[in-house]
Amino acid sequence: MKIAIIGCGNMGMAFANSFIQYNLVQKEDLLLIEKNQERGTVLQEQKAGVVVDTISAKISGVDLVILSVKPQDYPSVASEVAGLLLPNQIVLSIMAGIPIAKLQASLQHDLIVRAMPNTPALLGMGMTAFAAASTVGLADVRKVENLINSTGRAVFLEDEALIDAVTGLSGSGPAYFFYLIKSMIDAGVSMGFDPAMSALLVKQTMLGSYHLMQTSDKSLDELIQAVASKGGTTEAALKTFADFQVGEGLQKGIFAARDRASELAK
Ligand SMILES: NC(=O)C1=CN([C@@H]2O[C@H](COP(=O)(O)OP(=O)(O)OC[C@H]3O[C@@H](n4cnc5c(N)ncnc54)[C@H](OP(=O)(O)O)[C@@H]3O)[C@@H](O)[C@H]2O)C=CC1
Ligand SMILES: O=C(O)[C@@H]1CCC=N1
Repeated sequence: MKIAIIGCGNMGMAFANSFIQYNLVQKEDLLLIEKNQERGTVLQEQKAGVVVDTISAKISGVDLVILSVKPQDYPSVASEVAGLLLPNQIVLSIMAGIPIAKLQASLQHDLIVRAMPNTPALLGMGMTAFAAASTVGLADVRKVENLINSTGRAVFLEDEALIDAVTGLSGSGPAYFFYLIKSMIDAGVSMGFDPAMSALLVKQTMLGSYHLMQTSDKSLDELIQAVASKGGTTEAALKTFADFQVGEGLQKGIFAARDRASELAK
């Protein structure tokens, strides 16, 4: 398979590296189009693929074109890509917000798949949801799914409208997790631990809790109850979280991310 990636930043390269790692593409068949000179030089030094700095007719020779620039950069990319695509090429967009219909119109191209991954894809532990234009055949959907599976787990969505919600939940989700961990570490430092000790206490707690959650028969509410002794310390924390509406605040943040994805489509 031959693949071109337009925009080789965090996510573009997370995808590229996974494809290479699983031998889904050979480096000589991987066209990396990166406008940023500094980044392009690094990719060249790493021999990450065939690195170029401009979109050219070379993309007409690949099976799949991945769009991984920021949504704000897409209009200029679209004007350069439109006209270069052949009808049987697949375009996979991982850009937040931009719907399939808009991609089809701006690229004058039918075969579009839209996906929303997240940064653990860098480790092959990503979570991606994707949807496809009705014109994309099952064989092509499977091809894309096999590629995404090299970056972690993939789920196919019949309803493309849910991709913005995926963006708010799992696309941006790693940042919420890191935010939570950072807040806990900061609390430890405020209570007198040095940052390294606080980080150890928090990170090991989160790691152990994740595995407990995944292996336990208990529901999340039951797992919370198992920590919160009646009249004890956890109860005091949970009451404070409720008073400050921490859960509601988190949910409002997720809805804001979803809504921002819809705005990026405009
Ligand atoms: N980061 C994340 O967690 C996730 C991101 N996404 C989506 O992935 C996309 C990329 O995000 P991310 O990897 O974080 O962004 P990055 O900024 O790391 O990567 C985008 C790269 O594309 C380059 N670029 C801009 N215009 C062009 C062009 N015309 N031709 C070639 N390269 C170009 C940028 O250069 P320069 O920096 O100079 O502008 C940059 O190096 C976004 O659309 C985002 O919505 C989806 C899921 C998760
Ligand atoms: O913040 C963003 O816009 C992108 C999309 C999901 C994660 N990062």
